[in-house]
Amino acid sequence: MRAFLFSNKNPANNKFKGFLIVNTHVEHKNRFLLNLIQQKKWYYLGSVLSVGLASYFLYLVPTIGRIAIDQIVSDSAAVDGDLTAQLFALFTSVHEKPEQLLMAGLAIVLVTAFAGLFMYLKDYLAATACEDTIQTLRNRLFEHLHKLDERYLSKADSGDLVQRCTSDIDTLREFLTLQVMNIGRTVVLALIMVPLMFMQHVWMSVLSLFLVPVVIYFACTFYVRIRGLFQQVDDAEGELTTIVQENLTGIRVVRAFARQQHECDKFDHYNRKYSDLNYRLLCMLANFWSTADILCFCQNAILLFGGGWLVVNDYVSIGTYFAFIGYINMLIWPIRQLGEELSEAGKATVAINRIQQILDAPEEVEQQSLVDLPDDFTADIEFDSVSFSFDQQKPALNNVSFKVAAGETIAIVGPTGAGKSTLIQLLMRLQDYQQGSITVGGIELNRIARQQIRQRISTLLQEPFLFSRSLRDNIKLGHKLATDEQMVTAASDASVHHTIKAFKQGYQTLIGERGVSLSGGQKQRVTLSRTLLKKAKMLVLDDTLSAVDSDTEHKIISALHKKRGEQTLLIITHRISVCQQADRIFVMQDGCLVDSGSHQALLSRPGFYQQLWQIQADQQQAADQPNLV
Ligand SMILES: Nc1ncnc2c1ncn2[C@@H]1O[C@H](COP(=O)(O)OP(=O)(O)OP(=O)(O)O)[C@@H](O)[C@H]1O
Repeated sequence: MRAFLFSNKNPANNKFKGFLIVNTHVEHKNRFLLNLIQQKKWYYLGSVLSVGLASYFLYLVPTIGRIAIDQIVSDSAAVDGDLTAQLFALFTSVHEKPEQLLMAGLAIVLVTAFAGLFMYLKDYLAATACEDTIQTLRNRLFEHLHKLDERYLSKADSGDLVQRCTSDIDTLREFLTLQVMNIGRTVVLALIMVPLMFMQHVWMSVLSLFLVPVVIYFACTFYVRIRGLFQQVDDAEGELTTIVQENLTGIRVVRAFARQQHECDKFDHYNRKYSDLNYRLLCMLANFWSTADILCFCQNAILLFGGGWLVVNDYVSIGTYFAFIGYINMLIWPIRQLGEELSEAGKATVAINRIQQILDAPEEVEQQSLVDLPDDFTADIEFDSVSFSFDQQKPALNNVSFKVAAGETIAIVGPTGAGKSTLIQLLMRLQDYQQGSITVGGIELNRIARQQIRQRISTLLQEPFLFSRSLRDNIKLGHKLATDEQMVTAASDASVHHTIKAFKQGYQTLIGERGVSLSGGQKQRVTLSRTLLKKAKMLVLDDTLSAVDSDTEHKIISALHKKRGEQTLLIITHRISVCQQADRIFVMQDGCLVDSGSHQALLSRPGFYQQLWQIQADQQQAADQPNLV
């Protein structure tokens, strides 16, 4: 099992408090699966009761056979026990033997029908309880995924997560519907039949059950041995799923770098590992089945030989001999199956652990005393000596302080890795700042609920993501109740309306997973429409115009500036043309805010901004020069 959980070492201000909250949460969720099953306990109990009744009726089948052979056909044995006496009295209520045998036959049909009825009831109750349990678990997992802490998500392996949420859940479902029920049925069957067998004949019972402890021991030790292997097989499957998923997502990157063969070789390596582990597992299972079969047939042979000897020497009647052969065949095969059920249960315990690990992963924690940020809040922002580190080694932000007035447009520039996106992550409360203070509308940010601050800020993150739905659905994700006119206005402001209109189905055009049928720039503009449609008092764009040409960029920025003063606008960019239109520009380097001011002010002093301007001016000049070739 890969180390999936990360340690929760967080030197935040509320370190100890946060730790307690997270751990109480984990404890709560540890019981989640158990609670879920407990909620359906009456169904499961009903199921066990049904299987008990069914077992009792099944027990009656050989018993009736015994009465028919000993008392009706042979007249040889005395009637023993209340039950057999009552059954015998029932069959002999008619005088002729053929009629008595007919009644015994009908009784067998009747008790088998009852056994079948209770078996059906058992399956019905178990299936209802299990499907409800699994459905609730799936919903809970999905909800939990959406609430997971950003630090967990950034380290999580999505292929493995998908496997845990799909095939591990299926394994758990099979466990609850099949294995738990079959194991329960075998145990109940044994608990009912074994005492009744001993009550009938001690030595025949001993002979019948002679090898049963060996079969049970063998099945249980096998289960323990195979559990680790099941886990390895599951992990290998997870690795394989991850490779397939990554390759599908990044197939163009692989092609662009002509790395197909490398990826195929890598896949082959993991595929081989998975197959080898599966092969080992199948060999172990084959060993188990053949040995278990031999043990079961030996048990039958012991009863045939020993019981036959007792019959020949008149210690036991033929009817009892017949009945015990029936009992042991009813009992030994489910016990032999116990091995399979237990090994499948082994798989399920691995799956339960893997699901539990997700459920135990920390969710985003809120402070106890939250303050409401009203709809009409003043959209100003203040960072005061804010520091933040992802890994407690190198700070991603170091002592950053600035003020942004409501309605101001700020461009943020800086080399890659300077901490620009981290700034936005803190503002969106995707990460919690560890030192200093951030206020929005005069309220300390960590006292505003995450959900609320994310509703108040309209953000477009660096990676444009589109769902495999229509363009309309993708854009309206920003504001579900928006009218079509509002949607078109947002798309026009993002300079993508004409592109969409050119599609045959316009806004109804379906886009493939991650919008593969759109170009990078088109995707950026569709996601920008979605962000603009949200109409929040703060708009944050994280390097979102990098894939659009400068003409389109100019149109988009002009559209944004039409609302100048209405919205606080933060734009992370690498383009001087965007900075020129901002009220102020922040220059970030190595996690610090190293300079700020207007375009003219920053140009007048040496530094990163001046260099950036110089490089882009040279590039522009080179592009404007006529081609001399
Ligand atoms: N999830 C993360 N876990 C650990 N370190 C991270 C994480 N995200 C970013 N970092 C690190 O934090 C630092 C700042 O990253 P950030 O993404 O804020 O830079 P940036 O200025 O936005 O860069 P770019 O212009 O390339 O997007 C970098 O050193 C980066 O490696």
